[in-house]
Amino acid sequence: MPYLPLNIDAEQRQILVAGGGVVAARKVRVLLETGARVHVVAPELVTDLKVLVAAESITRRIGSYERSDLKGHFLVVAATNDVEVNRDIAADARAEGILVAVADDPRIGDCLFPAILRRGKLEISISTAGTSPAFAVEVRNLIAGMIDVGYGLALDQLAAEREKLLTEGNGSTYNKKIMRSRARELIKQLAERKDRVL
Ligand SMILES: C[C@@]1(CC(=O)O)c2cc3[nH]c(cc4nc(cc5[nH]c(cc(n2)[C@H]1CCC(=O)O)[C@@](C)(CC(=O)O)[C@@H]5CCC(=O)O)C(CC(=O)O)=C4CCC(=O)O)c(CCC(=O)O)c3CC(=O)O
Ligand SMILES: NC(=O)C1=CN([C@@H]2O[C@H](COP(=O)(O)OP(=O)(O)OC[C@H]3O[C@@H](n4cnc5c(N)ncnc54)[C@H](O)[C@@H]3O)[C@@H](O)[C@H]2O)C=CC1
Repeated sequence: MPYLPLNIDAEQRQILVAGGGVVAARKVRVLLETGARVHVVAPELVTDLKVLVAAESITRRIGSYERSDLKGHFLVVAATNDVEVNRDIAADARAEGILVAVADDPRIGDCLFPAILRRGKLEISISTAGTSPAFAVEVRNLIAGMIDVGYGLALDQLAAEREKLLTEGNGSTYNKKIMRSRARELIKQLAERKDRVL
């Protein structure tokens, strides 16, 4: 079955990352960008994670994952290099009703990390349902060559226009017509520019 793409507001959410290797570090970086509160449990951390601990950007417990680590967390990322530990984390999280993403086996988790492209508030995420992350990265890079920072700026402009429009009480059919037409107009202008800033 296809995945359900949802954009989660992770700000101030408590998120557990089990594992302290390069994959865990990549997930932590993505999580911190969203304002999530990240706690890492691992016997060993790569330098990037040690730096984040020293800067108090994340908290950590030195040691192997234990079920009690899950307590109070909204999401857990199983990113150890031990297949069985990752499987146990997925099973424990399921039992506790906590969302889980599993770095080495997406199907036993609830969700996965897509390749992301951000241009201001515009967020584009690409997933291959775990079948080829490299393909997701390359598709993201292709889109990155088409959608430059101008799209983020145009979006800010459109958002301001929308906010004003919504206070005018014209009704949703009218608003939809105006907004869709303005969005098309701005996108046409963006596509016709010669000076893109990637
Ligand atoms: C299921 C998922 C789990 C999850 O992490 O949620 C997962 C799993 C696995 N990745 C593996 C390998 C690679 N992962 C990348 C890169 C990224 N992987 C990411 C996501 C995901 N990876 C989720 C699915 C996303 C989807 O739907 O496609 C990205 C997009 C986002 C992120 O990590 O935040 C990030 C790009 C970050 C960016 O550039 O923005 C590269 C490419 C590279 O490094 O250049 C390679 C090598 C090439 C290759 O294998 O394709 C392996 C095999 C390990 C092995 O060989 O042992 C597994 C395990 C398995 O498949 O079993
Ligand atoms: N999702 C993705 O994008 C990718 C996923 N992978 C998978 O991710 C996993 C991790 O990869 P790397 O970070 O490269 O591994 P790594 O070997 O660099 O790091 C593994 C980390 O797990 C920790 N660990 C081991 N046992 C643990 C336990 N019981 N509890 C808590 N922490 C424990 C280690 O101390 C270490 O910090 C691998 O299983 C790999 O197959 C690999 C590449 C990409």
